[in-house]
Amino acid sequence: MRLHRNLCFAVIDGLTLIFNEGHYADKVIQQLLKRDKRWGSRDRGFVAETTYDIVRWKRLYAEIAEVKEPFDRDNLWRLFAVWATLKGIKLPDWKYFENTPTRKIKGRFDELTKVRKLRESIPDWIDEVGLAELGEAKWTKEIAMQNEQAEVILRTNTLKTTKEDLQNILFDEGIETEAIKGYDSALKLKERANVFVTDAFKNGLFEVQDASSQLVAEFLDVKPGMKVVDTCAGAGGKTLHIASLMENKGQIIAMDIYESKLKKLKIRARRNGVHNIDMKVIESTKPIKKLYDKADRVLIDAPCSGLGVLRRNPDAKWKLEPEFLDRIRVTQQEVLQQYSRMVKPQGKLVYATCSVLPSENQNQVKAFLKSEGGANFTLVKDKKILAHENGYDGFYMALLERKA
Ligand SMILES: C[S@@+](CC[C@H](N)C(=O)[O-])C[C@H]1O[C@@H](n2cnc3c(N)ncnc32)[C@H](O)[C@@H]1O
Repeated sequence: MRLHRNLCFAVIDGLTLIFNEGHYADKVIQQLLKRDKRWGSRDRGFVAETTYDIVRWKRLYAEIAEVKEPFDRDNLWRLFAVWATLKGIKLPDWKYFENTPTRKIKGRFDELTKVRKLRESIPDWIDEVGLAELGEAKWTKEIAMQNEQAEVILRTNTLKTTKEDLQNILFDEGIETEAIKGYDSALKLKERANVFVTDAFKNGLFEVQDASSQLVAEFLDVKPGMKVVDTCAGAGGKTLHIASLMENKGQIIAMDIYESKLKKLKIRARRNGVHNIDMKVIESTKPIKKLYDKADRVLIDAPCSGLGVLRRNPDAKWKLEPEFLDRIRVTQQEVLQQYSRMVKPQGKLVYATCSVLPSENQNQVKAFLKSEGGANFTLVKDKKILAHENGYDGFYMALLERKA
């Protein structure tokens, strides 16, 4: 591979914003990719993937390069040189790479990667939490998998097409996909591509959604005509899936504490041809209380650490803090206690997270079932998904049923 100066500059500029100014990596990359209209898909892929790679491996590369935060531009070029050296890419004779100690880099890599938290490039505290909660064997495999690049998975919008038709339509647009056994609506891209520019996407034939995430709406066991509340709907990845499964019949109430997220859902719902969603911003307990005992189904796709989706959000490793994890566990129990009250007798509730930590998952459900608020519920089933076991994102989902 030959390195191109303007693409490498874009990566360094992106890293400055992400590491030194606290910007989100996905937003920065979106902006970077608009920089030069002449860039082809390879160029864009290089900028996006290299930036993500260096974000993902920040701790390891910084230890190898012997640089400390806040990184100045020279430091960022040193991280870049480590990335290129370890990838076996020949460094051009630019001034930024003068005196790069190629052999030393490889030697330090061999030495440092004997230690898990350095090899997997994670903060000490995340390594400690993962180890305490999952145990040595599982955590070691899981965190390694969480550092792999995630595949691109699509969810067919069955309101508009079938999986087989979508596969053919995408093929005609130059994108090859394959079905995934056990995931009814999922298609996996054979090669990475920007699917958002396709007509199929613009016409609402699919959404990008990880395979594990696609299991959540199915777990909720919805039927056309039901009244379903999606309490933490965000931009509505799962709301749209629920609407597909309900064949646009019945009522979905999508809630979130952020109006900005629900606005995105509105745009997506229009593209998807979904007509049965009412959106409500949670500004007080009023909209919740109004729905007490009324819903056939309630989904709580709870806010969480995101420790099951680091493959997609590698910068979360550096943004997460132990105090946030403590706070979010409290919120998780609160939303379970409060939102479960919307389930009607014999109705069902799914509690889900994109975390792999039992303290955010099964332990929350256990605590709920033991509490007064949970006394009316029974656990029907739950699913603990580890990325290293199934190849897709780490997730948890529990299906609870309300007795009379
Ligand atoms: C895991 S994300 C939801 C993802 C979304 N369901 C999807 O499938 O795309 C969790 C959401 O919960 C929202 N949230 C956080 N605290 C909340 C609360 N107390 N009540 C309702 N929503 C909350 C966040 O704004 C965020 O959008």
